[in-house]
Amino acid sequence: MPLVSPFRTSFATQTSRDLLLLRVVTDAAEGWGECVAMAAPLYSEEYVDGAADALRRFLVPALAAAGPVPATSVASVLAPFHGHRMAKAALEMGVLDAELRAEGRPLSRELGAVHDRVPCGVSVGIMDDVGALLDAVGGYLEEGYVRIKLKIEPGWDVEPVRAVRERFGDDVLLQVDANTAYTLADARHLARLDPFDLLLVEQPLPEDDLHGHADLARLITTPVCLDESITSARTAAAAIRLGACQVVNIKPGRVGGYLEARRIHDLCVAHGVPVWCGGMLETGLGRAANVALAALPGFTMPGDTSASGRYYARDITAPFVLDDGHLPVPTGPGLGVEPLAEELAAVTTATEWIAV
Ligand SMILES: O=C(O)CCC(=O)C1=CC=C[C@@H](O)[C@@H]1C(=O)O
Repeated sequence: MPLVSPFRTSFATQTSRDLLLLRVVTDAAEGWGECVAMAAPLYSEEYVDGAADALRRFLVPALAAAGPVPATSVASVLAPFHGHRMAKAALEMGVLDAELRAEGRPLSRELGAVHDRVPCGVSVGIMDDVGALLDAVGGYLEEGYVRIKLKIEPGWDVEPVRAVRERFGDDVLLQVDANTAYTLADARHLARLDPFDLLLVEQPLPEDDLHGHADLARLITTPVCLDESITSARTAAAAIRLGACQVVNIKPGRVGGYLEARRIHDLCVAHGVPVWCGGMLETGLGRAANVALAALPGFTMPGDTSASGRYYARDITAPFVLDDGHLPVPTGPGLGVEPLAEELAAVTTATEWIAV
């Protein structure tokens, strides 16, 4: 799916989104899963074709062999296969959606949502110059986004943050995301972000460097948030215990599914750690599920649950549209949204049935 504008991070520039959707057909209903892996293994080790291969060769056959399995058992059936969390998450999401649709229950209620709409932030990519960045941020604030996340990398950090603060003031909720672009040796430089009263700095160091993040958290006053490092409730518990993060970004795909995401939410609530819902440029399918998750009580910070139009001129579902800086939590059974046949057909490049 073409993006409305290029999205540049510290690891890549994306101009389109290569997506893997999973349609789960059971005797009782159909469900949709969206795999958040990217085309290339640059955000994490997973990538779309790898996820498709894992699903086709291992995950779907294992699930089918286990017989009719409730969504709550999908993760344990797939557990013998190491990694591939984004592929597993897509499969669990599809099974969960089918199950909830058959029972007429919305995902939000199943997960424990307490809100009927969620406040929305927006992720702003690295730009060619500060002028372009200020134009982009100004446009998003005008649209109503309640929080701005700036992508940063060495050479594009303190100055863009300073410029945004100077132009738009101290009241704007502002945070930055490095996608692992720094090392602990950059601690003194990262401390230069402290005067700007940021909500957080997200994933400054490599994903396997929990101790480094714990050290960094002692050297800077900006709260440290982890994204890539948090792959499960277990790693979240370790990160919290080590003092490696004061905030957690929960992305269901990254942690193996919405049920594990809820476990991480519960763990963080128990430890007084605020969480917010990350995004992976989802279509309306994944966006619907993310909005349902973001309506849980521990999601006390606005997430990257932006409107469909942030990335796509045409979504494959009815688009999510910002209303007063918020998105509505879908109320229909399962995800509460469905692909529009024509839109889906227009962007489909390949289809494969895995008969079991
Ligand atoms: O709006 C969204 O979906 C979030 C976009 C975003 O910031 C990201 C999506 C995918 C990978 C990364 O580049 C980045 C992130 O780390 O959150």
